[in-house]
Amino acid sequence: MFDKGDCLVEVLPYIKKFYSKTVVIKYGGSAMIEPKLRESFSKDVSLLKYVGINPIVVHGGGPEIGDVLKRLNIESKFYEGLRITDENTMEVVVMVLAGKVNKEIVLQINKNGGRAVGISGVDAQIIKAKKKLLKDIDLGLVGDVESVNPTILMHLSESGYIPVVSPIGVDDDGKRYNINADSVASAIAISLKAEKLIYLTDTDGVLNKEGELISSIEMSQISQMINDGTITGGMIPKLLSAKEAINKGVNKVHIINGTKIHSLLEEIFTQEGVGSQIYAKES
Ligand SMILES: Nc1ncnc2c1ncn2[C@@H]1O[C@H](COP(=O)(O)OP(=O)(O)O)[C@@H](O)[C@H]1O
Ligand SMILES: CC(=O)N[C@@H](CCC(=O)OP(=O)(O)O)C(=O)O
Repeated sequence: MFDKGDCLVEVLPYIKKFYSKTVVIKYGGSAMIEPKLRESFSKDVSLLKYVGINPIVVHGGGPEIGDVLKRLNIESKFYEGLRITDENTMEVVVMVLAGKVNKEIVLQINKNGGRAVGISGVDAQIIKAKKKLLKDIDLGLVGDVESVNPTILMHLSESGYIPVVSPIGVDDDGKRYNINADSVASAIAISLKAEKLIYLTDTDGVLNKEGELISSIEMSQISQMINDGTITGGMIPKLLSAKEAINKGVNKVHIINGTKIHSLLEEIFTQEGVGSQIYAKES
C-alpha cells in the first residue's frame, strides 16, 4: 500500500545531496501558459527553496512575443529557431519578456508560497551580450552571451529569494539584445557552477526517430543526432546549450516534460528521475 511516511522519507537523501546547491531551471512552453501547470510549477520551485535548494528560474516567452507582434501587425520571422529582431520587434521583446511574462511568473511563485524577484539580464548588467554574427544573414538585435555576472543572483539566493531572469542582454554601450532563453539558462548555470540545469519543455525529453524517449545521452552523441535529423527545431539550441554547460562544469543537464505535473520534483527527488539526462563521458 502507498505509505505517505515512506514516500516523504525517501526524499531525504536527495534533500541532503542537493542542500544549498544551485539548480537552474529553464521555464517555457505550455508549462508557462496552462494555469494548472503554472500553479504546480510555482509550488515545486517554492518547495525546492524551502528545503534548502537554490532554484534560479530563466524563462522563455517566444509564443507570447509572437502573439503581441501579431496584434501589432508585425510579422514574426525566424532563422534557425532565432527571432530576427529589428528595433520595433526589440521593443516588443522587452515589453513582453521583462514586463508581462516575467511579472506573471513572479506573481505566481509569490502566490504559491515562494519569494520571487524578477530581473532581466540588463539589471546590474548580469548578461553582457554581443551581436550574434552569422555568415549568411543579419539577425538584427539578436545577441550571444559574452559573459555573466552572477553576483546579484547569488545575493538574492542567499537572502532567501528565487531569482526569475528574462533573457535580455546588454552591451557596454547600453544596447539591448534578444537572446535565446536556452542559451541564457546554460550561461547562468555555468557562471553559478550549478549542480543541475533543467530544461522544462513540452515533450517527455529527447525522442528518437521512433518517438521513444532517450533517457541518457552522452554529449559527444549530440552532433551526430543533429546531423542525422534525430534532433530538429527548438531541440537543437537546447542540446547545444546543454553540451556547453556540461563542457564548462555543470554537473548534470536534464530535459524534462513541463506539461506533466510535478515533473521537476520527480526529476530531483527520485532515483530514476524523468526525461533525458545529458552527461559527459566517464574518463
Ligand atoms: N528529437 C526530438 N525530441 C523531442 N523534441 C524534438 C526533437 N526534435 C525536435 N523536437 C522539437 O523540439 C520542441 C521543443 O523545443 P521548443 O519548442 O523550442 O521548446 P520550448 O518552448 O519548451 O523551449 C518539441 O516540441 C519538438 O517539436
Ligand atoms: C533570439 C530569440 O529567438 N529569442 C527568443 C527569446 C525568448 C525565448 O527564447 O523563448 P522560448 O524559450 O519560449 O523559445 C524570442 O524572441 O522568441
